[in-house]
Amino acid sequence: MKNVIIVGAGRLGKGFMGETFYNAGWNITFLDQDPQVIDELNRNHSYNVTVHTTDRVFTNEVKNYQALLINEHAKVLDYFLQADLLMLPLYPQDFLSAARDLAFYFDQQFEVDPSAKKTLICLTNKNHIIPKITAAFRASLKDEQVKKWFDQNVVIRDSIVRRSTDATSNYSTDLVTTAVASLIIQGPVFSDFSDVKWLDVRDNVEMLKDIKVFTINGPHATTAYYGYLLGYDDIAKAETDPKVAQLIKEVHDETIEAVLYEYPVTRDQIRELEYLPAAKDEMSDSIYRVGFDPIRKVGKNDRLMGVISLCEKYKLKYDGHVKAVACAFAYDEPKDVKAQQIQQDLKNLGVVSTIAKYIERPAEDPVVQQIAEYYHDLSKVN
Ligand SMILES: NC(=O)c1ccc[n+]([C@@H]2O[C@H](COP(=O)([O-])OP(=O)(O)OC[C@H]3O[C@@H](n4cnc5c(N)ncnc54)[C@H](O)[C@@H]3O)[C@@H](O)[C@H]2O)c1
Ligand SMILES: O=P(O)(O)OC[C@@H](O)[C@@H](O)[C@H](O)[C@H](O)CO
Repeated sequence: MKNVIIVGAGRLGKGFMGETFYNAGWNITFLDQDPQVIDELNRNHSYNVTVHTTDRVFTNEVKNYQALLINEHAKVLDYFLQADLLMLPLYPQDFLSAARDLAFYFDQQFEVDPSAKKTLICLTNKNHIIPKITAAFRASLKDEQVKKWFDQNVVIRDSIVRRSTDATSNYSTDLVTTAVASLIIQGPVFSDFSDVKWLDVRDNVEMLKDIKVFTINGPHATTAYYGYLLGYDDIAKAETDPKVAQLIKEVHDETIEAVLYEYPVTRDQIRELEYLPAAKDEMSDSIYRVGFDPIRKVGKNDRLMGVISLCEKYKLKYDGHVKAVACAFAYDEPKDVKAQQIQQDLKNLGVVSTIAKYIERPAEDPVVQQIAEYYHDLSKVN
């Protein structure tokens, strides 16, 4: 039996990775840093995923896995030594701690069986972070000998996630997911997972990921922030609001134009990154999850500001994006710590300085001024 370690047993870890490897008959070990995530997985030794495909909706019970705390060295080690594949569905800021937590096992792997090769696949919506993640893993290793072994025997690869997976929280053992498109994985890899459905190794993943994050996640974030301001809590419902739909279209159209200027691709070539096939009975996906962490989402190269920069470069229109970013600054969801941090800054520093701080541009920058203008009068958004 083949072995996979899933580091991060939250929504995507359980609802996408766990469900996918379970269907392929792999032995799964979940690792998480949060004891409650592990306790919930071990409570009944199974969990449920409601899967929306293009033609049907069904519930899959996932079982026969191990769920362990990442720092339970004695219990985790054997599973780690046997696995040549690690999937890491983590938020970008959590890779540093994962690198530190996993260093013990890599040091041991070198001692026990240095002939082993390992593939680590990162699942985030943040592009161009693999060199940093690789450096963090390397830096955490015991000594130069292990680092040399790591350089030759371990690859850390990026991926493009085209599957939404939600639950009431990362603890939940009741998940919902949309299985309509594969996970695109940067090659080459050491591990053979050709028997696992929905995993697809490709070239050129850095460029494809930029295009996917801009074309899918930009409009998605727009839906969350504008939808929230109009009183919605669910993406599927917000999308049907004509005002939200109009802004989504504006953001999408601007994105496509910018992408076609910036990258050597045709409209036909990006179709699979631009839209996901429709699922039967669109799953309910919370605005809370999709809007989560507006600080990251208004960051300078992320899904919204990244497109504004391209539009400036090619002298294209970007008004829809300015409106979407203004909505992100007005997003004051009480449960979202990062949204609350922005709200505090808006009070303490003022609107222009706060926008300038988070989009990382000077206060006099025209984009800062335009976002501030919409922020002050959100009724002008549509
Ligand atoms: N859920 C989705 O639909 C979806 C879709 C595309 C991309 N993503 C990306 O996948 C990543 C994970 O998202 P999610 O929705 O599963 O989040 P989540 O919060 O549901 O799960 C993340 C899990 O990682 C755990 N974790 C954090 N640091 C850890 C560490 N050092 N070691 C072990 N476990 C650690 C947390 O305890 C949590 O259980 C994010 O980067 C997100 O942007 C998610
Ligand atoms: O995961 P985030 O926080 O970067 O973004 C939220 C959603 O846009 C995202 O998870 C999508 O559902 C996913 O990327 C599938 O397209």
